[in-house]
Amino acid sequence: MRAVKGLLQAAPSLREGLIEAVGVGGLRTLTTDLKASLAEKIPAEQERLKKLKKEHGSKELGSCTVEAAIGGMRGIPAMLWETSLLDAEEGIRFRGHSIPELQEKLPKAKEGGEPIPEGLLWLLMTGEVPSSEQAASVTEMLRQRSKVPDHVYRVLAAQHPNTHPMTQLATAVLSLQVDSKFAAAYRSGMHKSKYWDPVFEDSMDLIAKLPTIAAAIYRNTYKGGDLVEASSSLDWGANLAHMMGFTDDGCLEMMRLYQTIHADHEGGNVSAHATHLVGSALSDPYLSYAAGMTGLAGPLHGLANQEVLRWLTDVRQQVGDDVTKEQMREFVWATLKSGKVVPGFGHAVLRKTDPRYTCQAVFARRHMPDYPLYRLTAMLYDVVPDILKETGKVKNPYPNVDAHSGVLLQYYGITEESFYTVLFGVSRALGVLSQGVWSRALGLPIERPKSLTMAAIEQRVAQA
Ligand SMILES: CC(=O)SCCNC(=O)CCNC(=O)[C@H](O)C(C)(C)COP(=O)(O)OP(=O)(O)OC[C@H]1O[C@@H](n2cnc3c(N)ncnc32)[C@H](O)[C@@H]1OP(=O)(O)O
Ligand SMILES: O=C([O-])CC(=O)C(=O)O
Repeated sequence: MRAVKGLLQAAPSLREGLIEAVGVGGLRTLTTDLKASLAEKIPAEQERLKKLKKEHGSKELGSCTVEAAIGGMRGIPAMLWETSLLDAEEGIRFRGHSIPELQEKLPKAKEGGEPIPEGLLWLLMTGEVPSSEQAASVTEMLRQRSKVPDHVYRVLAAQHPNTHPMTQLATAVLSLQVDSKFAAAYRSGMHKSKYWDPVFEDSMDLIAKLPTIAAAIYRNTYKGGDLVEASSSLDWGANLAHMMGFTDDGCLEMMRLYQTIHADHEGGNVSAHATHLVGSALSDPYLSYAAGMTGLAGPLHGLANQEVLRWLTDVRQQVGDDVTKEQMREFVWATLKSGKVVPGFGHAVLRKTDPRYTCQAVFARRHMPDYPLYRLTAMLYDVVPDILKETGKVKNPYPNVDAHSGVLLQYYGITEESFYTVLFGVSRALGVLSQGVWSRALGLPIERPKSLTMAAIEQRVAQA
């Protein structure tokens, strides 16, 4: 009913060609214009939020214990995030859809293949699974915005040769900020009810350019600066692999899947929260996404995929590919005893195996069943959880997304692990920037939780 009302209220220019009767009384958005489809959804969601606040604003969603305040705010439901929701046992759902469901429902580049991330972008933005035509129109829209200005290449070329690829990514994104449409609109006094529009424009411009930027970082850092042009016949995710210099069909499919599953993980993770927090000060999408990327670059978060590969390389160097389970156990214990974490295992919120791990393991079983690194990773699954349980303190002993992504990348020849987090970051843009558009459309305020000193906590506890 809400959708029907929203459609009837849509501006005549948007309404034309927008709807089609589907089955008995059902309506489906037909436009292939992502922005028009989004614009049509915003008024009803604004009303929904207003009603929620008015009718239930004083109700409690949870409490904050001393442990939570000093323990990274774990478990405090204190943030609005529309694009995805995590269940500790089941894992992530993007707008209500699990990863296997997305693999089934989202448009593909070829029959039986993996979803294209453009379809996921449509879903994250609008809440609707797109048709193939709608996803294709996103591909085209991003292609038209994909040209990276020359000064960004100059900024990248001027980096110290040892600059980590994630630092290069954040720097390149910041150098694009000069073109922010939101910053310009704000400066010229735009009414706040319209903010979402230039934020959408900036977000699409940035998402469109990220594969070219990431590929330039890759080619500069590892291939002597020999850049590869985009292909006009490839979609956004596959073009990233292509511009990095990889054309194998399996690699293109892997990249589409990789770019789809890393996109969003609700709002509290470091990269999403950092983007959201900085965006809440009305910093534009370039500034806020760059903040998210500097958080993703931490080894307990997105850099863990690099760390996993380095750790596995150590195992192989010390023990070889024919490592036994006993040798592997010894290696894991040695890691723990030296005061380090086992990368790729554990999670701040999940309490079961990450479905993004499972999805990549299924891909590996299908495409590379005899690959030694895949077999080693599969063995880790048998060995590590029991050891982490034995420590008695690790809340989730199972693997996360980062435990498996390096296997797929190595198999297709992307061997430079210090680049892996950049691939994660490109995908993460889809989620955090989609939410950024909604945050401005919903008029969310500046974020500012209360902090306390130890003395203040002691005082409150004593009074209680
Ligand atoms: C995309 C992502 O960001 S997914 C996560 C990627 N990060 C990694 O894979 C790094 C390895 N994992 C970890 O460090 C942690 O599991 C995190 C950072 C992901 C989550 O941290 P927390 O929420 O604090 O986990 P948890 O509550 O289980 O921690 C309890 C204790 O177990 C330890 N622990 C948790 N996971 C591990 C692990 N994989 N190896 C060794 N110790 C671990 C913690 O360091 C902590 O120790 P401490 O009490 O001595 O400080
Ligand atoms: O949710 C988290 O805390 C970390 C994570 O897996 C992600 O951001 O993808």
